Amino acid sequence: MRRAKITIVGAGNVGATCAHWCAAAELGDIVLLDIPQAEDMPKGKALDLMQASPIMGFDSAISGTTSYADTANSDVVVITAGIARKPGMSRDDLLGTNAKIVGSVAEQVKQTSPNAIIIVVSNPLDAMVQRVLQVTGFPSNRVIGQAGVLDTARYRTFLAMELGVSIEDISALLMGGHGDTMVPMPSCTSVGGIPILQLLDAKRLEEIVDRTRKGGAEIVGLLKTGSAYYAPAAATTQMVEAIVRDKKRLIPCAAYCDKEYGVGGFYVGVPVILGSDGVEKIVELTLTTQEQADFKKSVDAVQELVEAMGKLVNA
Ligand SMILES: NC(=O)c1ccc[n+]([C@@H]2O[C@H](COP(=O)([O-])OP(=O)(O)OC[C@H]3O[C@@H](n4cnc5c(N)ncnc54)[C@H](O)[C@@H]3O)[C@@H](O)[C@H]2O)c1
Ligand SMILES: O=C(O)C[C@H](O)C(=O)O
Repeated sequence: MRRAKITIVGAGNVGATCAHWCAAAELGDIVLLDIPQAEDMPKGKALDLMQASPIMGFDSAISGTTSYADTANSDVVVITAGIARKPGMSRDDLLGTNAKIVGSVAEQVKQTSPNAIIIVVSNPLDAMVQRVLQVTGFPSNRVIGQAGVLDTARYRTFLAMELGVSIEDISALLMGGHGDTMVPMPSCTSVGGIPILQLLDAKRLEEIVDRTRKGGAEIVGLLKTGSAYYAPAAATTQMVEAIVRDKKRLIPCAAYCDKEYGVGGFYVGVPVILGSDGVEKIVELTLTTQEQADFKKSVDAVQELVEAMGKLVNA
């Protein structure tokens, strides 16, 4: 079987770590791309990672480049290019800079890998993935954002820590945008099949949800020089795996919703089936009145951000 070709644009913390996880899982051959000003850095990281392969026992060819020609005809392209926030900043503060970077990356990907499935990671996520859709004109099933796998993983981690149980037994879902308005779904949270509210009171659950909402900022505050990358890269790798191995995973992703959930043409975190065609299905749940109200608030925040981006890119 032919190995998948996976390009990762942005060979910084998230990009290089994603290359690491993808190689370790033998998901395909990997091309790490960064800007010309980065000079030989992507080549250096790729060679270093390649030299881990005899020890770790993976067969993946990993190369680094600053030229899109080397990425031609990729099956999957992960976009991590852009700046990360520092303490005191919100993700939305990255909008102006990253909209330009991500727009130019999308233009190049459109030319060189017209059949690729694109996973966008750069922030502010929900606006950046919309930008990639606008610039590439790819069908929306092939332009997806990574946020929900990470946010749900944080939520599951905090629940496992709280309850002193294995992470393997925690099943959960968060929806909405990748920000303070993300929507927890207690009805979709269970531990070993037991509904979460039988194990934890509503007040404590709300505190855990609140920590999850601020999970990115918590890491920024600890690192001080940038933002999280191990868990974000692992989350992205799970999406790459779902696509290249046609796993049909049912996981939360930022997907383009029009009529779905009444969103009206924006990217927002929803449960999807992810396989070799990208988003193969958006799974529509019946939301409670409260969940509906919270979801609408989240969609409104995404819409505001996308409108602000429209003004910036057309200025
Ligand atoms: N969606 C999520 O869950 C999530 C999680 C973590 C980080 N992020 C976002 O991912 C982005 C990257 O984070 P990071 O920690 O890897 O940052 P980083 O600074 O370590 O790496 C970013 C890399 O992008 C490169 N780059 C900049 N412009 C480029 C261009 N035009 N083409 C190619 N490469 C370019 C930089 O040279 C740098 O190497 C940030 O915007 C961050 O906010 C999102
Ligand atoms: O918080 C950030 O700025 C990075 C990322 O979106 C995260 O949630 O870790």
